[in-house]
Amino acid sequence: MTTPTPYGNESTAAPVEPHRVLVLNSGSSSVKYQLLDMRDRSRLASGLVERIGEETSRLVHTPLTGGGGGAGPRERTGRIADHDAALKAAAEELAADGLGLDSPELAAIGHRVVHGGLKFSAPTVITDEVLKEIERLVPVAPLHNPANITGIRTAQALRPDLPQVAVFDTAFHTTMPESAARYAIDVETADAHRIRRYGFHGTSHAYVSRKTAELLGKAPEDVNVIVLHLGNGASASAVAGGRCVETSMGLTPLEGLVMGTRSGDIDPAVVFHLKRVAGMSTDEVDVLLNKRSGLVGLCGDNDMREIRRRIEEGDEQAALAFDIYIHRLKKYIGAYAAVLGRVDAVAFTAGVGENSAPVREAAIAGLEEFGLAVDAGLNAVRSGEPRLISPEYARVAVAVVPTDEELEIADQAFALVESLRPQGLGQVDN
Ligand SMILES: Nc1ncnc2c1ncn2[C@@H]1O[C@H](COP(=O)(O)OP(=O)(O)O)[C@@H](O)[C@H]1O
Ligand SMILES: CC(=O)OP(=O)(O)O
Ligand SMILES: [Mg+2]
Repeated sequence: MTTPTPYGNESTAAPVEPHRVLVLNSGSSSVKYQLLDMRDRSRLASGLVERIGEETSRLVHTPLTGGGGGAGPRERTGRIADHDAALKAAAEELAADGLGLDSPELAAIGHRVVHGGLKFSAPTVITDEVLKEIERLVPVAPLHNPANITGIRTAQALRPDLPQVAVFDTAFHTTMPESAARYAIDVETADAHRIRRYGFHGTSHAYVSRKTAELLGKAPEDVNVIVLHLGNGASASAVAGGRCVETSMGLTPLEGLVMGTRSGDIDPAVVFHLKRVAGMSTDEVDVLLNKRSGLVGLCGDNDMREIRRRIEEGDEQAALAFDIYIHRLKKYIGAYAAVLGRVDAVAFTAGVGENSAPVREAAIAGLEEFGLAVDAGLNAVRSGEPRLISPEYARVAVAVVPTDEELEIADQAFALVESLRPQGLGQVDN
């Protein structure tokens, strides 16, 4: 006969090592979150809080393999005032599935941090010092870093005992050579103000370039890839043998491709002109270029589905916006082919890159001389798996490779806390 303990049968069971990671991706007006079980890298739950700060905020929480798995998404609508409230609402949803943040199974919280400057080239446990550095970088990532900071502070308040890990968008790009990272401006001024090209979406570029090598059946060291991350924010990168050598975003996520609401490249003299001649303030120019430009500025819509629908109906403004978007993309593909010398693959990823066959077709059209082509049948296939869309004869592979920033952040955060565990981490001073 066994004697019951106050803890039921738990005294005989081996203690469960913490194995879950919560990933937070806080954007300017949204929070995406995922809870993962790192024993098999499965997703236990995911969610999205959008339109934070508006009357019409919406939280969609989806329980997956564990907890309330299979029950389907749950939705809450109504004002969620700020990122702090958003994260607390997400924590309540997780708790309702038996996946609360108070669980001893939670090993870490991984945070996407957009701007890490030059200091952070690897995932980092967040200390007061680290948080100060992220705060110092707010002026160069005004849409993103403040939200990341709120996410970190709220998560720290919910679980002060847990390692909070920052995974930086800029980290993957720290390998760029100076010739690509420096602007051709006065060196002293640039150095005094740390003005250089940092690049963003690095977690996605790293993940997708690796997955592309895998799709080709090669080691990352052996392939040169151009990655086109086309979401609301969009960027291209040139990855040579697994290392980033060039990317289209710069000091801030404004440079480069045409985006949903951002202009991408313009002559910097446009800014002087808008101030001197159009009488706009610096803040007004900032809002114009970051929020009222790109596709939305060109045609009033930033969703590529809507733009394609309008084009089908003969809308010329939408057609021109599409052409400008594609023209810029093509210029970058050509430029990065020149930077790399040899291109093994071009990989499309993120919301537009993964879903818009017309964008992929138009971006590659006319590039046959570069060894690039798209097979219409393969391009039309809809799938969540990495896949080739180039015909067999093409010298360069063209691929659709779904990104997974959350999985990459979870992997990096978990690897870091695991590596620190033997040294007794698990309690972090904040
Ligand atoms: N089925 C689709 N067809 C074309 N474009 C799509 C489709 N689904 C999503 N998109 C595009 O993807 C964008 C969002 O991409 P995503 O990578 O989720 O962006 P972000 O992470 O920056 O919010 C949408 O604004 C829309 O333009
Ligand atoms: C850095 C950046 O542009 O991020 P997002 O695409 O999430 O806005
Ligand atoms: Mg994104």
